[in-house]
Amino acid sequence: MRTAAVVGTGLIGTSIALALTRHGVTVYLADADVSAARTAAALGAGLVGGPPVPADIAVLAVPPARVGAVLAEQQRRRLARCYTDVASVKGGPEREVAAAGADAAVFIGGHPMAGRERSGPLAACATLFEERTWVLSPSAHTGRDTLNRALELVALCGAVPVLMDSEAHDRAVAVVSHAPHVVAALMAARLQHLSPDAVRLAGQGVRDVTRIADGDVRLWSDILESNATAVADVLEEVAGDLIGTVAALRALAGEDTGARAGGTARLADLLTRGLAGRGAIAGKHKTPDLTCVPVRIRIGDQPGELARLLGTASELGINIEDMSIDHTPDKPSGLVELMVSPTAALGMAQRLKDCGWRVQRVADHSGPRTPSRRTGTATRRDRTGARTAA
Ligand SMILES: NC(=O)c1ccc[n+]([C@@H]2O[C@H](COP(=O)([O-])OP(=O)(O)OC[C@H]3O[C@@H](n4cnc5c(N)ncnc54)[C@H](O)[C@@H]3O)[C@@H](O)[C@H]2O)c1
Ligand SMILES: O=C(O)C(=O)C[C@]1(C(=O)O)C=C[C@@H](O)C=C1
Repeated sequence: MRTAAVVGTGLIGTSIALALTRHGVTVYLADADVSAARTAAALGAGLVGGPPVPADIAVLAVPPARVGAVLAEQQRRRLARCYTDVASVKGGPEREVAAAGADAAVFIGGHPMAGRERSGPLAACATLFEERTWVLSPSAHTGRDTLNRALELVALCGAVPVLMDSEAHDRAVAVVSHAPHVVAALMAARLQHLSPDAVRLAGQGVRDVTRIADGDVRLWSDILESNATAVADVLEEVAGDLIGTVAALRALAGEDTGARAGGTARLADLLTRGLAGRGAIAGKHKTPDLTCVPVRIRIGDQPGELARLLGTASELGINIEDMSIDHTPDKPSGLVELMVSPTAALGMAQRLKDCGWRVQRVADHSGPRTPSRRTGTATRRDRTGARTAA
């Protein structure tokens, strides 16, 4: 791939453009808001304006409801030889492409399963898609050359392609992305009118559960509207569980011994199912990893402390499976959690201690293995408390 065009230079479009320019692709940038395109260009994402001849591929990184119309318009302008989008919903855009009279043979739907709760080019990051899943949804009309170009795009962004039809995609993301967003918003909404004293108690748990509720309201309204039925189906099941959980808690608060026992069993069942669900997604976005345990190290707030810790771990030959940092703004220290194999944890903790690191006590996991609940992306928390890729 030598040239690409990106229409919509917000978070996702600019992140793609940055990844492509790093691989020597010349990227042409356009946005309905010209200042967004200029900002992206200033970040090194490419050149503002259209290509002199049709680009090898155009990426439409606009809201889901805009994809069909933007595709038809850009095809009229002969922006590129083939086109893909990145919208979080695939069925609606696929239908709109047909309705807008666009050439569906040179279009393939796409959806990188990576993002952030922030919008706009300034939130972009060239490595956003590395090792993340990127769904490609060829329609019955999509040509082979278009599919191959899209596969090349995904590879240049460092992502892992998954082919899935639009309907299956929309049902899957309803569970793994869209309903979770609604649940995060519902929970975050509970915090709105809390007293300052109560809010001050908000720790990492509620921050983790509500982070995505920071997403752009217009974009998420569009996403939820475009996948309304599938999201409603998931939330109906969640609502059933919620009603059952409330009943269990009411029973536990009452006097009836039999009802209390039922409540306990129902709660335990919910928590156990939650654990099993977490286990299904654990581990580096690829294979389930149920065997890691955490080693926690408190580090100072000086610049370079994290790099120094990782340097020590590397010198000691420690294999880190995953990592996170809990860094509350304005606190003089952060808590780093390194996920390692259970058999390595104790020895590693001791060796880090010997090197002067403040390691928290580690349980002895060298016996029979117990599944860990704590895995996921390597993330760090910046000074605003937001999680970012480490
Ligand atoms: N935010 C995420 O985490 C995430 C992750 C994966 C995919 N997506 C999808 O990516 C797409 C873009 O989302 P984002 O987070 O980058 O949003 P964003 O708001 O950061 O960027 C969208 C950009 O599109 C521009 N735009 C809107 N209509 C346009 C039009 N008609 N022509 C040209 N430009 C137009 C806007 O001015 C804006 O700069 C959406 O379809 C979204 O569903 C988002
Ligand atoms: O990490 C986040 O902030 C996201 O919400 C990213 C996320 C997701 O749900 O995983 C959000 C919407 C997208 O369409 C794809 C990715």
